[in-house]
Amino acid sequence: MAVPAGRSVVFVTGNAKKLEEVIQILGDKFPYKLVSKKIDLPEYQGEPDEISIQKCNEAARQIDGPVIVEDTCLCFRALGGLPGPYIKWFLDKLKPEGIPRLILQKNIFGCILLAGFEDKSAWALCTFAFSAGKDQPVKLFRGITEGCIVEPRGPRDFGWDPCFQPDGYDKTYAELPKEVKNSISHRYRALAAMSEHFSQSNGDAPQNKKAKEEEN
Ligand SMILES: O=P(O)(O)OP(=O)(O)OP(=O)(O)OC[C@H]1O[C@@H](n2cnc3c(O)ncnc32)[C@H](O)[C@@H]1O
Ligand SMILES: [Mg+2]
Repeated sequence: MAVPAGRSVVFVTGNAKKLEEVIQILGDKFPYKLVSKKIDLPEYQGEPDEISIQKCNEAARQIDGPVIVEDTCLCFRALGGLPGPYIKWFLDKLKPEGIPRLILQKNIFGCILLAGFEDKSAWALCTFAFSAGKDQPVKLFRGITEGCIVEPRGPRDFGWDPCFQPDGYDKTYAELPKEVKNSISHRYRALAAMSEHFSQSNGDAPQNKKAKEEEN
């Protein structure tokens, strides 16, 4: 599933911070020209894969050409993976301060887990979805980073970053330097999978086969 040589791919997102990270992470590693288009696609319901497929199909329909979309989930283990894809609405209403309240209770000793919840671990899941155009199959690329939910720390400029502390670090995503977040994040991992796929399929494209043969 390759993009015709010389074609650009449209990354459809309404989120400027996502776009910023995607550009920083990809650098010049992506074999196609990435063009961004700001459209607020519908927030679908369902499992993360289904949501990404629906989102990508809608983007491909609107753009009528090769598109990439991305959907991000924040999944609490104690809540069976919720809020997951619905984190946007939780964040919108509760703000970063309210996110840990879903499983953590504050008392005079600090923070304790709410009765009935076993852990404060969580994972961030990023799914990139690619379609070569309207009515074309959708290919998914996923990235997961494990961590835990903490009281918000650090700048508030990107979503739930202040409440998520990745495993192996004593800082939240928000406190970590951008380069560090971008080298371990859910988004980084999903983009690595996508870049690898496109580098390979690009390598198999007929126009590159000859060059490869000449190299050997
Ligand atoms: O137009 P799209 O690409 O859908 O952008 P969105 O902001 O609607 O994004 P999602 O539907 O994927 O919802 C994910 C929510 O999580 C937030 N988010 C996404 N990536 C994040 C990250 O790396 N760190 C913190 N918050 C993030 C984002 O701001 C949303 O509130
Ligand atoms: Mg969205």
